[in-house]
Amino acid sequence: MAGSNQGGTDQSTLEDERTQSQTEDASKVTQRDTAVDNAPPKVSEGEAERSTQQSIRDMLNEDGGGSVFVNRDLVEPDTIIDEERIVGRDDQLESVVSFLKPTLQGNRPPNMLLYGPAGTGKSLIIGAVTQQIVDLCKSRGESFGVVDINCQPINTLDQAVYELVQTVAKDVGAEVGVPETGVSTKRKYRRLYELINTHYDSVIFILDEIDLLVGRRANDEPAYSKLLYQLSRASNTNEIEGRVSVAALTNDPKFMEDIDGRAESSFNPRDVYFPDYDANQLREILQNRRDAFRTDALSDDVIPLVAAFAAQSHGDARKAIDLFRGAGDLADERGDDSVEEHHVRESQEEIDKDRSLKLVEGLTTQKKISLYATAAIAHYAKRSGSSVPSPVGFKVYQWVTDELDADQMTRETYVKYIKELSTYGLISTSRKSRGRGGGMYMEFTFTGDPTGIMKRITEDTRLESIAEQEELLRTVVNAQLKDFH
Ligand SMILES: Nc1ncnc2c1ncn2[C@@H]1O[C@H](COP(=O)(O)OP(=O)(O)OP(=O)(O)O)[C@@H](O)[C@H]1O
Repeated sequence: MAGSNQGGTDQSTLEDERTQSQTEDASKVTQRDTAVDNAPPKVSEGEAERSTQQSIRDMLNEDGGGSVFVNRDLVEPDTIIDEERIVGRDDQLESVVSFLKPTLQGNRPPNMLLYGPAGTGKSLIIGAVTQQIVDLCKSRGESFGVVDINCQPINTLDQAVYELVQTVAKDVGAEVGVPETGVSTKRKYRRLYELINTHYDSVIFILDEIDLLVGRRANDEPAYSKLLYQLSRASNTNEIEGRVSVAALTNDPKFMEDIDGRAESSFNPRDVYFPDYDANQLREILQNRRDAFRTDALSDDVIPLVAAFAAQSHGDARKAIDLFRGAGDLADERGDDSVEEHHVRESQEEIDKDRSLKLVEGLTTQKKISLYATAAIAHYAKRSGSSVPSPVGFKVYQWVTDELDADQMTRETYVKYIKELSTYGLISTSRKSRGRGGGMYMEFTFTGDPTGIMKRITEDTRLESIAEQEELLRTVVNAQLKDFH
């Protein structure tokens, strides 16, 4: 940052000054040295403390005073914003309000499925409405529990139930009361219901990214199906005494097609669709948060450019806000007074580079193994950058799971996982024919560099041992490819 050494704290500057003052004539002594020489021999403790405080304040002002932000929180992804800042979601807001209103009238609200692409306000809207209900209930002396979990990092039903217990325990300030492992899922459910019955009059479960709670075993009913079944019937079975509603959030428009019939009929949700935003709506969302920045710190073309970039990537408001903040951070890092178009462009380049690797980190172990096997084929194939036929991908996936002694999914699940990654732009997929009578298969092509992806996956301690098998893996890949072609 420009001028960050102006406080004279730089060691070499101090030493230079000292040498200078020693060699110079007394009459030329700098004012600063004079002040030091004339300082009283003893400083009281209180004075010393005050002067330390002052110099800390000076340093803080020096570093923070030049920021382009005045309220950076407003452009943080998890900040819950005021209702006035919400743009273009009137219909969804109205639907969610009308579905949840019965809670306030002592009736049971319906379950809900909020679906639409990433960053279209699903969490925002359900969060804003439930927060209002919590406040209203509190003012009437009732307790409305909002139990909100993200299913993406959770692998099994058991872990999901434990996460729910932990979330409630934290919210009400109680002991978790069950160990994470070594007890049955049933016991965890019991503890969950016990906590809810003790502390809440009514409750809503918000299950974000529900479609990613698949579970470990390919042939089992998916974990999300079992969880939805259990939670949505918990009030019918009197396991939860108060009113219960379940809101499932997903990016997958076909989610309900994969759900088990029993779960479907007990969950039976009201749908709320969240379409992606166009550039105008994104611009308005950003305008409504421009007070995150100093009034004179945003050049006019910044908001339209950020909105245009985000509109290209499926109209995702989270991406727009991240880029807005990133451009401001870059201006700050460089000590620039204002955010300009070039900060936005450079920031977008960084985000593009980072995006796929960050995504990889958050995947479940099975998805990482599937992706690793697929990336290894693109990486080790004799012609680098080759496409990966799904039958070969599955064979290599099986080899990797054997090496790691991990569970093995079916070929359908493997293909499903890889196709899912294509929705994030990591991989592109196409259907191929093997010629007359040969059937169809999927072909996967990496949009970026598969090597970086492999490296990031083996940073996961559960998978790091596979990196030691490089030569063997190369041989397996090429043998499988040869077999296939
Ligand atoms: N209509 C809107 N007005 C203002 N801000 C919005 C709007 N929609 C989304 N945002 C902001 O964009 C970010 C992402 O929104 P949110 O988390 O609600 O998306 P989502 O649909 O739940 O995404 P995902 O499917 O990835 O979980 C949040 O910071 C949110 O405040």
